[in-house]
Amino acid sequence: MVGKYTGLSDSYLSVLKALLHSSVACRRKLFVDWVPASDLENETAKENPENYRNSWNLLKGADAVLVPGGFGDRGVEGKILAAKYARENRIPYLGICLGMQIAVIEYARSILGLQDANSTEFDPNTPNPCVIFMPEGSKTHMGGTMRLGSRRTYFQVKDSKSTKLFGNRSFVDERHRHRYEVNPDMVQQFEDAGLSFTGKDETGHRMEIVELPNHPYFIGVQFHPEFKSRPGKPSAVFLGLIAAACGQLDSLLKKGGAPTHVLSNGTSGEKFHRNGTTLANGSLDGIYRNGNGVHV
Ligand SMILES: NC(=O)CC[C@H](N)C(=O)O
Repeated sequence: MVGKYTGLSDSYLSVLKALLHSSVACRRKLFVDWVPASDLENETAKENPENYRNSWNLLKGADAVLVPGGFGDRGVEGKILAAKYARENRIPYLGICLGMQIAVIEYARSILGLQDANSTEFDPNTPNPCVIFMPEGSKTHMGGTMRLGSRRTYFQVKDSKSTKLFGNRSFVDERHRHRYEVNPDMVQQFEDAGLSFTGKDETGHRMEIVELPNHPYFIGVQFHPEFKSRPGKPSAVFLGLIAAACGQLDSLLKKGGAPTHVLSNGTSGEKFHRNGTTLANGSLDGIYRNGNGVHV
């Protein structure tokens, strides 16, 4: 986990829980290494070579890389380096919200050759704004003007990993919390260079899921899938990340993705594993359904 609030794992509690739900589903023990994003930066190499070395060693030892959401520019360059490392070395990568925007900035710099590409959140005057302030937002009224809450994502590419992971549905509703978005004017340029936008909002202009088809697992989502992940019903993209990290992605995709189909009688079509035990009837009722008080 490459983030800003390392050492303060509560900030990423939902993300940790989502990783755990997916690890249980894959019957693997989860180990999370916290990598402070700014420690990956060249500045740290000069100022604190030991932290720099340790952080890069942690990153290089990881089976998967996750860049979670965030605001503000501290550590952004380190997160970009982490995304670059995962892309180039074919390490499973999941970028959430800012983590998705980071992946897009990295692609613009490394593949489109736009060295100074950035989000206008971090460089308002960048000549290559590949992530921009959403037109409907307000810079003077923060808070409620964010794009918040449940919004719909429509899948665009039939055989993409994300589409399959979400069970080949035509759309999914996920939670949002952001002010910036991928610059719609640059989408064609990205697509021509191999980056696939596999999920978009209802207008088709707002990018929700980005994916590298020729990478074992490289997915960025503008939404926050961690908020809808539950024990026994792991988030599709988290499950994909963990499955990719432990060699189970192919079989997961063949099975038709994440076990998210809850039937009207409260049972799922599949059997679920809890602490290594298979629940007899695959039921999602009882503690899982209501245990956290959130209506799914
Ligand atoms: N929650 C997030 O990661 C937000 C990402 C970015 N800072 C934005 O506002 O769009």
